[in-house]
Amino acid sequence: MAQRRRTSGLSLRAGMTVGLLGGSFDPPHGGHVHITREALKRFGLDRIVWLVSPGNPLKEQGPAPLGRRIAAARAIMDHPRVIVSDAEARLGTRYTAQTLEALTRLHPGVRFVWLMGADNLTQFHRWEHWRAILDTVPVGVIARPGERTGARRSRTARMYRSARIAGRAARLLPRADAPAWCFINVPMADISSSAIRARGDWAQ
Ligand SMILES: Nc1ncnc2c1ncn2[C@@H]1O[C@H](COP(=O)(O)OP(=O)(O)OP(=O)(O)O)[C@@H](O)[C@H]1O
Ligand SMILES: O=C(O)c1ccc[n+]([C@@H]2O[C@H](COP(=O)([O-])O)[C@@H](O)[C@H]2O)c1
Repeated sequence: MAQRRRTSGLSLRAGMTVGLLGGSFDPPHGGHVHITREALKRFGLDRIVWLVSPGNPLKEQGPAPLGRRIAAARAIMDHPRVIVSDAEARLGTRYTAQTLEALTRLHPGVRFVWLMGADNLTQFHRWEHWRAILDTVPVGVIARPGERTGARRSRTARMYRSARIAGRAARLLPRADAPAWCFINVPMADISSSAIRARGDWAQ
């Protein structure tokens, strides 16, 4: 029987520079909006896609239903160059390495950049096939309160020291060959989904 061909649901043109901000968005908040606006400007990206994850492979407790998180994300992130997407659910991928393999295959010629907050750089070496991720796409890291030292000392930052692009040259990142990564210092927003959940403002 012929296998159904999966699509990402994303409409992207070859040559575009596209940031991918993966997250649980459980719930989405002003910190996500803030880093998205900063990343659009600082990395000079044509688009940013919010990849709303079916579930973070490192988190034990499942998030709120995907449809609810997507609807909340669309309500908070209203920008003509930002797309809120369920691509991982469509593609059936959970791990970032798998997602990137599928997206780069389905969208040849698109210059993807993986985006993440500094907290994720600190533990990046625990991700599945983390070195393959760094060898596939450039990575943009955005400052997050309390994470500067951990990120700077992280295994990834140390091992990939020579692949680092200075923050003042951030606009070069999307067209750099992997491995390449860049840490940008931005005005920081001390907001997290876990703090919002702890206040009971996003009941499951
Ligand atoms: N305030 C923030 N500043 C910088 N980066 C952030 C901020 N909030 C979220 N991010 C980044 O956005 C991405 C998606 O974050 P996520 O959806 O996990 O939200 P979170 O607030 O980190 O959630 P939780 O508190 O449950 O861990 C991650 O790369 C994370 O580092
Ligand atoms: O691939 C992995 O091993 C992996 C481990 C931890 C997190 N991630 C991805 O990192 C993004 C941020 O995750 P989270 O849960 O902190 O919002 C999201 O896209 C996850 O799928 C990916």
